[in-house]
Amino acid sequence: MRYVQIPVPVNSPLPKASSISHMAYFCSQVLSTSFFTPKSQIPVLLNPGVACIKSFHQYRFLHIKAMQGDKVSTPTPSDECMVRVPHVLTVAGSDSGAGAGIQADLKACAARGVYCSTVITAVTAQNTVGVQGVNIVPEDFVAEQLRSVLSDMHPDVVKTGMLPSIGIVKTLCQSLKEFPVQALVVDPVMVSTSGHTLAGPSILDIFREELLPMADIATPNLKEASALLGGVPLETIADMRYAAKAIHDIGPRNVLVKGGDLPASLDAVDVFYDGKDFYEFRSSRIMTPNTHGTGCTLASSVAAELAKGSQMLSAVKVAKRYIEAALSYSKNIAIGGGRQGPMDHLLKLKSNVQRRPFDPCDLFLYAVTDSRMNERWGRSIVDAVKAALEGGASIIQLREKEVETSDFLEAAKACLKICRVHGVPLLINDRIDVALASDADGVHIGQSDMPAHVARVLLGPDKIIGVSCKTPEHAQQAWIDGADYIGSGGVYPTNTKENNKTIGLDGLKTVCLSSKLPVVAIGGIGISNAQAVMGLGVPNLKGVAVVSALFDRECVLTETRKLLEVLKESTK
Ligand SMILES: Nc1ncnc2c1ncn2[C@@H]1O[C@H](COP(=O)(O)OP(=O)(O)OP(=O)(O)O)[C@@H](O)[C@H]1O
Ligand SMILES: Cc1ncc(CO)c(N)n1
Ligand SMILES: [Mg+2]
Repeated sequence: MRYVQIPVPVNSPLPKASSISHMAYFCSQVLSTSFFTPKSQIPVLLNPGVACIKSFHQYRFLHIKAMQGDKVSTPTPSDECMVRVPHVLTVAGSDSGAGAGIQADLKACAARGVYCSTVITAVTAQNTVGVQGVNIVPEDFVAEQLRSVLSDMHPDVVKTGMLPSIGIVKTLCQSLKEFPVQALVVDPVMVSTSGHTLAGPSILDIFREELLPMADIATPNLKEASALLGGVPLETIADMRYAAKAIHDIGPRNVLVKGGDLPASLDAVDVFYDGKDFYEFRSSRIMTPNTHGTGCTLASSVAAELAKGSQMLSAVKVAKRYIEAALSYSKNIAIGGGRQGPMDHLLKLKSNVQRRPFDPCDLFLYAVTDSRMNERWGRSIVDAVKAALEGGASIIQLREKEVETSDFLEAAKACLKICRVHGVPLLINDRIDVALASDADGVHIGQSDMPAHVARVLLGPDKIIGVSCKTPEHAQQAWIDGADYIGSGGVYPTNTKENNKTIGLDGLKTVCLSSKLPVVAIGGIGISNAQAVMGLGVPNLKGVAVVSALFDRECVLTETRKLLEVLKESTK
């Protein structure tokens, strides 16, 4: 028995085992992997039994059993079908408060889309007040962790943080000679921001003699730069330049002297030196107590960019931008009672998570706008949406076929503001770009628009995706592709959409029964027939979507209210 692995991004739902060809399409189109060649052989190659699913950073692998006796030229799992993920190994100390150290490195790498493995050199008892205790991991066990990771997982970049003993530094240098990596980022951690010693002055010689000369970049803060140079005071940007050059002379290929602690500096200025030129990286100084772990985060972000293949200068540039964004995002978070709080690395994910999750009941009274109707009645999109919301619409879709992109985007942003006030989701018809740019709650797509599984990859796991479906096959595909709901119709004839086949109540019922997804009925529905539609009584039919019945009328507010009453009546 063999296993064939198919990588599928974590954000997308699992395809059903029965749709192997879909998966092959997915691999070839979305991931640009050419595992299945020729494509036409796919159905006979594999026994469609999904054996297990492994998580592996961005991708999980569907392991599909290829049984003996299958008609094969069976493809064996080959390097060609595996997707390599950029990988940073951090060799650092654990911070129980999770603001700095190993925990900051893990979060920074995750936020930057890079896999991070961890070799722990010390366990600290630490919080927002300070460091209460340090327990150093025995040197031979650090060596064992290093061997485990380096011999098997082949990280692209190694980043170092707290290295609390001479023996640990020696072990690390030895391991790196045995298992060379693409780049070494050395953050010469010595003192915590609260003033606690994490690696004493006895470490300086081995840093200077062995570790720093191996480094592609060293990232000391002001105190560490000063210690490495025998205690010279560093108080100005000119001093930082001097330090960057002097540390470069010790051996690292590049030096970034971090100026987070530069006294009396309005901006947060870091000085970079590559042996030839100096560069100043400036960002505004964010007024926040939550700067614990900024150094670890910056060094990890540089390592993450290098692992992705960036040049050193652009890696530092991007890392600095990320630190500024993360600090700005975290400036008001309150964790712990001390003076040095942690920041929130996963800002992007967080902004998605805070969105109210999709509730199928949102589909109850689904209002879909139409620019021609608005024009006819002399209304703006925003006014139309406002009226529908006030009348009780439970979800809004902007379906604007004739509007210019920039006007559409402005309208979407304005509508989103009002929808948020009402706690109602806003979807965009067809235009994934407009949904992304306006940060709308999702999209509704038809059978000939962007394929839903591609839309899912583009929009991420949290946005709502609805798909128009006329048949059980469409509905099945929508499920596989990761849709959140189905729009099914036209239930009745309609003028809103040309050449639209009417599927009738029977067609609607067939689609509903063929899927577990919630369904909203659409097409020619209004006050006179909404009750008949909801009367179908299938549990996943959650509501009706209407265009003309609301927007091709003189008073949108009144029509919406009336329809809401009819719908409420029908569910009694
Ligand atoms: N308040 C701030 N606003 C903007 N950027 C800052 C701020 N504080 C620090 N930084 C930036 O964060 C990065 C880390 O610098 P910093 O000098 O604080 O390192 P560090 O002292 O090693 O950090 P830590 O020991 O807290 O992990 C630098 O790019 C610095 O410019
Ligand atoms: C474990 C650990 N590493 C690094 C730092 C420096 O921020 C810290 N405070 N704790
Ligand atoms: Mg600092």
